[in-house]
Amino acid sequence: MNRPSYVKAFFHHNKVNTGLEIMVYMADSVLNLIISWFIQVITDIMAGSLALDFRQTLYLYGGILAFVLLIQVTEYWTFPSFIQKAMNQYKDRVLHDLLKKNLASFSSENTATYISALTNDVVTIEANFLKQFFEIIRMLVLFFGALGLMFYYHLSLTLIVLGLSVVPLVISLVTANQLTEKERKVSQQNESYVATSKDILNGFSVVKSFQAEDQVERVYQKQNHLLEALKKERDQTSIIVKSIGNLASLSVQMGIMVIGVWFVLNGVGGLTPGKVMAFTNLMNFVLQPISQIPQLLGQAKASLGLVEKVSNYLQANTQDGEKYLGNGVEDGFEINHLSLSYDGSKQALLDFNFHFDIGKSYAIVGGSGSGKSSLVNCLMGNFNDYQGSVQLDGVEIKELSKESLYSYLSLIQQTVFIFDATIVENVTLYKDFPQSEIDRVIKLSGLDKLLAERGRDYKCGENGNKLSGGERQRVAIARSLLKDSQIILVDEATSALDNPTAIQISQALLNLKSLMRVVVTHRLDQHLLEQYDQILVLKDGQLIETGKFHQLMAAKGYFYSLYTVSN
Ligand SMILES: Nc1ncnc2c1ncn2[C@@H]1O[C@H](COP(=O)(O)OP(=O)(O)OP(=O)(O)O)[C@@H](O)[C@H]1O
Repeated sequence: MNRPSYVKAFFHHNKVNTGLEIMVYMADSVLNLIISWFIQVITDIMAGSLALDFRQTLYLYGGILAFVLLIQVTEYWTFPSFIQKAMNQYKDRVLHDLLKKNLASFSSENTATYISALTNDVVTIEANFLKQFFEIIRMLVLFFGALGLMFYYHLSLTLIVLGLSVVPLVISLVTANQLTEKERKVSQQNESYVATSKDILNGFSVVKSFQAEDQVERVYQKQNHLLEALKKERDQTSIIVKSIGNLASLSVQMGIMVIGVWFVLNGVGGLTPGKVMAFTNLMNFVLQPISQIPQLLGQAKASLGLVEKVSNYLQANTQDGEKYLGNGVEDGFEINHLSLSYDGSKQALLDFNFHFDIGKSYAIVGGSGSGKSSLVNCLMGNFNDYQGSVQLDGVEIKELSKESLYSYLSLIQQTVFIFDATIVENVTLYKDFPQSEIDRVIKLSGLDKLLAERGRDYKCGENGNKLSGGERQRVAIARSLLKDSQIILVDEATSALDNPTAIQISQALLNLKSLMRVVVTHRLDQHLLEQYDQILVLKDGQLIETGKFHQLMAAKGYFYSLYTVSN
């Protein structure tokens, strides 16, 4: 997947609209040339150099108006359809590829880039690339057509025009690059602005509870003011570029009029007043593209840069394994000499060896920063650059396709995303399942009481704000059960819950006897810990003790001290 294929997304299945739109713009160019010719005819009739009666002139007038109407009707049908299809296809493609990214690479990236790509950047792309694409074609046709007619009217005057056009061309080339650079800076700053706005909205409760409104306002203002300052600079540059271009074009145009008058008065080269008028008009079509095409190309290039930026982000970290497991996991995870470091110096995991069996329950305990989450992330297949080996049923996890891996695994974390939909829709995530299956998982996860109490149509609120933390966790458990995962990984899912609810949730997980459950826990509750098949004790990334609760307590080692301190 690379930049050209994203650009193709605008035009794919959009060829008829593209073709028709190109024809509309070309016809529009021809229309402009016809009008120049019409000016010549009318002026020469008035000056007595052309013999055409009034009726013939009226026919000409009617014919031109009909042509205008045809162009406008065709544009009404094609242009909005072209834009609609192009934008739909491009945005759909970006989101489709975004959803193909694996969890780890997405988590390591800045989501503001994608928000910006799907909101602000697409507006710029639509205005500066898609719309200008046809405009550039129109100008090119106009340029060559006008030049042809000018040569036809008067060779030497045309050569003088071309000579003088060098001035606006050079100015335009020099200034267009500056504009591209300013546009790039605006887009970059917009990304930071979106990131800041997003953080403020996400962290609203923290800001309020720490009374940090003033500080946050300052951070926001800094980003916002910088963005607006850069936009102002860009707009000013754009006006300077336009003004210089216009001034250069105007002086050339008026100069040519004066020369034209001299040619007519002195009878040079058979120039008529009509031809001078037409010539002056045609000159616009030569000078305008010269001063504007470099700018339009610059803007289009800057927009393609935005397409390239998102395509680079989408391509980053997308490597996926190619192996698939057969029908389900039969054995479990075999971990040998696993070491992992995020920064190349400190080890998050060090020489970790263990076997996780299917159908068994494991508690992972250890102090803060001991490597518990890193271990769960390894089991989720979120790293490719670990040392040693992590195999699921004999297949190295980084060689396993994520699609295959995720079909056996479910991860339950502290934050559970809940849609503003019914409880059942949140459990099924809008997929179809037999009612008996849904009823079974609702009961197993302990959601049946809630459902009976609130009803089937009860909406959970934005981000599940009408459910308690424990209820949200139960939804997550029900989802995993419905997915029929054989392995459930739980990372600190209950740490934000009150004690009785946390114990209920942990118990609900322990009751799922046929699944492999790997539960990271800070809560050292004897009644729960006694039920795990194995407890793994981590310290500084190393697995220092394993065993059942009573064995670890009897050993009076690190676990014993962790347990006694916490109780
Ligand atoms: N994305 C990251 N980049 C750099 N270092 C990281 C990253 N994630 C974790 N670490 C470091 O790796 C070590 C292990 O972290 P990990 O999150 O696995 O510990 P943990 O036992 O889950 O901690 P806690 O109980 O506090 O959540 C820590 O020293 C941590 O600072």
